[in-house]
Amino acid sequence: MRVFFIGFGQAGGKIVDMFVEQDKRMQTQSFRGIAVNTARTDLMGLKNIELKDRLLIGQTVVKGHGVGTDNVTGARVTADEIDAIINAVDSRGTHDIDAFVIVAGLGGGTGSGGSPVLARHLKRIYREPVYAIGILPAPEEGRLYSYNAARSLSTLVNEADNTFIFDNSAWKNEGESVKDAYNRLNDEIVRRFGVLFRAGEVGRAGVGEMVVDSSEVINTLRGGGISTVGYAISEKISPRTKQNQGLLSGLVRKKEKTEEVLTGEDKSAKIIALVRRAMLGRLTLPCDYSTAERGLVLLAGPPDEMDRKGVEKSKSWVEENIAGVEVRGGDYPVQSDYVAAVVVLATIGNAPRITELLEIAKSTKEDVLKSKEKRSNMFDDGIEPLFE
Ligand SMILES: Nc1nc2c(ncn2[C@@H]2O[C@H](COP(=O)(O)OP(=O)(O)OP(=O)(O)O)[C@@H](O)[C@H]2O)c(=O)[nH]1
Repeated sequence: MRVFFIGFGQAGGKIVDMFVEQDKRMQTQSFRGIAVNTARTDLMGLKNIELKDRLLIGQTVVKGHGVGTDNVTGARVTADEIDAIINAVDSRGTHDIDAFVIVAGLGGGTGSGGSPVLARHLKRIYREPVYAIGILPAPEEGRLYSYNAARSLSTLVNEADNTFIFDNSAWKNEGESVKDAYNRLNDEIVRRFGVLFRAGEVGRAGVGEMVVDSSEVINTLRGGGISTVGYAISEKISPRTKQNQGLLSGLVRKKEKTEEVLTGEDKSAKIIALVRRAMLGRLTLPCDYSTAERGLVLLAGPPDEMDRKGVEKSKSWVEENIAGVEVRGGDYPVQSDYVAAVVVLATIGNAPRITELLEIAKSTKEDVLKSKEKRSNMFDDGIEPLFE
């Protein structure tokens, strides 16, 4: 599908910059992206989004220095300058896109406050669906970040057509700080969502067995709420297998003839195993997958590795394991030396991390109110101030 990415804040900008880089590298022209931020230096650090597509907002309020983890200010400056943001989107071109995707870290100020505001306006103006990829802060970042994320997320789910969550804390390694892990985590995000959002685009040539269309993705996400994504890749496809698939000269093929040839059954079993690994492995938001209302199974890889029966059986397996009965899917061919499987579990009903985040937010709010009540002021009584 053709996706218009908007990177909001520092995390969002960096990740969209990577989507744009991936698109350039793969020469697919599926993705375009702009970056919006209140901090000038964050925008200057981007490498692939064109300079004219980097928009600095809130200059009169924060002078290009960022909103400093204050998401109420982030929301306010976004609302104040929404026309400039929409102009930047329009001038990048929207006539051929299938969806908008807003990417932001939800624990900070700019992306956290701005994303729900932007989602509301995009939905009001355009017919295309508006999705979000929201990144949850790790608890070690502090309660303010969790509080911001909870407030942003509970607003965002009502504004966006569907919100994908990536939980930083579930993805960082033991003993590693979140900051040190950012590059690796961003790479994980771009790989997964790259396969998902490119669905139906590369395969238009019709080479794959069951070429998926962008409508499969859109229909899966129609229920709204929160979604999570699983991903797995096969082992590298060996040159020997390629030779058997006729990709090398007849001479070599003859020599290798007696060696392993994958039967339909083998291919099918490999696909099913890959899809199981994707769904049962680490999800972008770890959760109880059995509560998902809808599912999408996508396979991307060399056409010869695809197998209709394998995809069908995988879909049935996902269907048996989730709450709903709607599971879509298919494959699309890409030039690659491995097969990638993506499983989208859409509109999930239970994720412990979200519950935990909301609890932290509630107790933070209560503590803030209590500390306001308790706060004593040496100058409360008696002397009149010079002026009010
Ligand atoms: N995965 C990932 N998460 C990030 C990255 N940078 C920041 N984050 C997360 O996103 C949250 C918000 O950080 P930023 O994106 O820097 O914040 P911002 O939207 O620019 O807002 P302000 O800096 O407050 O104006 C952080 O608390 C982290 O949890 C990144 O490169 N990758």
